[in-house]
Amino acid sequence: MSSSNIVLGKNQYGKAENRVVKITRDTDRHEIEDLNVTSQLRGDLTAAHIDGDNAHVVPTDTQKNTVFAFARDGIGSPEEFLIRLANHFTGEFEWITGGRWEAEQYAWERIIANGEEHNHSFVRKGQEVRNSVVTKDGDNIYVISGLNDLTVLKSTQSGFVGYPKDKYTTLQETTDRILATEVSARWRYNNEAVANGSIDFNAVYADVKALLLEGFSEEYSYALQQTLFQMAQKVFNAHPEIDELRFSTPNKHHFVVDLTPFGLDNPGEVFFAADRPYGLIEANFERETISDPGNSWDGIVGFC
Ligand SMILES: O=c1[nH]c(=O)c2[nH]c(=O)[nH]c2[nH]1
Repeated sequence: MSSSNIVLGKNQYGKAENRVVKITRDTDRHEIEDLNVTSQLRGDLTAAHIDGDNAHVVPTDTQKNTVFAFARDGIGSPEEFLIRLANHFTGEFEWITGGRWEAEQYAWERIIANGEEHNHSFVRKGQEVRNSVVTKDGDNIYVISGLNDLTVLKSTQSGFVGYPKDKYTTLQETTDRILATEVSARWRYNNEAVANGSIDFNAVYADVKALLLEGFSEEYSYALQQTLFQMAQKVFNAHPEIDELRFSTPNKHHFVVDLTPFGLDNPGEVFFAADRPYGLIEANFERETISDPGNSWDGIVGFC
């Protein structure tokens, strides 16, 4: 049975992937901020979908222009920039009751020329990509920050033993292996801390990244699963303003190559770095008591 009565479900719209580069050039020593910003609005948009009435449709083109115009005042941090956009659109247009604003940030560092940091020449930093999602729903505002592609490896102090074995098990236990992964992590800030404006997002970002790296490297790893918990513990201990932390981490296997056909030994020095298949280890951690996440995780894919 089909019905001709169709009602509009969840919807949002806007301009995706506005690539905005801001150069601050008050002095000869320029600063660069490089973002990929997506703006999407939510609200009373039924007439637009059902009747073709665009009276409530703030054009995606206007959303794009607003992103670039706001960059004129500086970006500061992706989170602050997105919060500004969220407050602007919901304040300017009464039927826009919320939305979702997302950014990736690409890091640059100064080129070293003749032993000195250059004033206005930069080279892209190759480590991770920073990201943030701000969701506004009425008066509630949620901030999730994170990073992708933080590739890390420890060449010892990792093992994997004690797992169940059946007739399909061929994996040998080891107490000394390479552990390598590409960390994707997202953390959600406590709603109250977001609302009272007390968070220095850039400082917390730098510290969380440093703590994740410390957590990965410091202790012996019994499994990537346990290492994720050690990384999470570091972050939660240092940052009361963070309520939740999610990980998605491929276990990038490194297999010891058999060199005996060539009359050579291989005491854990030559490895085949397999790109697939890979273990995929995902885990979410949160405090026992957390602020309401609302719908803030919607649309954040790649985590469990
Ligand atoms: O750290 C690991 N976790 C696993 O779940 C797993 N499974 C596997 O085959 N090797 C590993 N390593």
